[in-house]
Amino acid sequence: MILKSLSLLNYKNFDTKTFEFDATINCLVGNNGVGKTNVLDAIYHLSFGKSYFNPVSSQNIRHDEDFFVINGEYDKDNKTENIVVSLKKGQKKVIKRNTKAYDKFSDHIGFLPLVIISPADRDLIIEGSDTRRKFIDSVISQNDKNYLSHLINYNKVLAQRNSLLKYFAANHTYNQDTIDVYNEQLNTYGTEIFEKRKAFLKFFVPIFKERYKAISDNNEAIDLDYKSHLFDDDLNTLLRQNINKDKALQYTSVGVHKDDLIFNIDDHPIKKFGSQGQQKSFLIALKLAQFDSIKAESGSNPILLLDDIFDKLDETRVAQIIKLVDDENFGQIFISDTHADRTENVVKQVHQSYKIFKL
Ligand SMILES: Nc1ncnc2c1ncn2[C@@H]1O[C@H](COP(=O)(O)OP(=O)(O)OP(=O)(O)O)[C@@H](O)[C@H]1O
Repeated sequence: MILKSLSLLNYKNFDTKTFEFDATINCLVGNNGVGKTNVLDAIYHLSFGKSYFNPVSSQNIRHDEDFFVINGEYDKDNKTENIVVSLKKGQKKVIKRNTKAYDKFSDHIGFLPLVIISPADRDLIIEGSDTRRKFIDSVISQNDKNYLSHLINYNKVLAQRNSLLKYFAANHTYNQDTIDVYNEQLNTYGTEIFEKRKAFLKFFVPIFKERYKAISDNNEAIDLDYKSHLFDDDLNTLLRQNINKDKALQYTSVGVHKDDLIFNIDDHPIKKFGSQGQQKSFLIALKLAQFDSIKAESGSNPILLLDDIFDKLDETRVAQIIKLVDDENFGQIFISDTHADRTENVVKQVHQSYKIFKL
């Protein structure tokens, strides 16, 4: 799959801008703040229907304008696919594939597989568990449509159960039968999600460890553990056991919405005990393992976005990463960097064909 061209209209700092991309490596170079990351984010938008960097969609519209349009032309399985993501202030975002709008954005997820490696990934280590759940959900969802639909259903029922708990508290009332209906549904969707996360990590963790070993000089033991209430008991039982607590808190305190991934280095949390270098290698290994897992499932390389990668790695390591993608069914890579010479030096060591865009 190749992104052949991209045009932007009122997207972040761009008014109108068009790019014709190379099928292999594309380097976006220029000074700080010229919009290199914004171009990568526009490409991310075409795969996921949202920004990787700014969750408030309307803030991605260029200042003083009232809409943006991102238009991407892809070559996928020898067919041209046109994807358009647009947003007008005060309206819902629209994603169109070949002029037809999607009813559900979730139908689009996984159609254009993509992995991004960015300095913003450090949130995975420093932020709360929801960031790590979003990561694992996004990795599995790109490969598995059912997973995403279970997740959407689970979150819907969870919101309904939480509203009901609030209603009970406000009205000093309670109805076990209605709670039981929600418990049953949460149990069904939650168990599916738990089983899929468990199975996925069994496959993912060894790849991740191998990737870490390849990019780090040291021999420290790293680990990624899955933490879930569902290891203790089935969700129905847990929900029943915790109902008094939930009534007091007015929200659901157990379930897969509380799952977490524990990142350890030599048996200690990497957040507190990992050096800067170890943390960076850990995050890159996670993303490369994501790349490998998508490739293993789909049989082709996802698009790889390397944002400010030289901030994380020296030139030899960056070249190594690009080589990983440079195989018989080459994946397209987009690199952003402030130093045109450095990028070109690395890229030309690895591949003959590439394109440099000076912003
Ligand atoms: N909604 C918006 N409207 C106009 N400009 C915006 C908007 N959102 C972001 N920007 C501008 O985009 C620029 C940042 O772009 P970006 O992060 O892509 O830069 P960059 O080239 O990657 O820089 P660096 O090398 O520092 O990472 C900033 O100047 C910022 O003000």
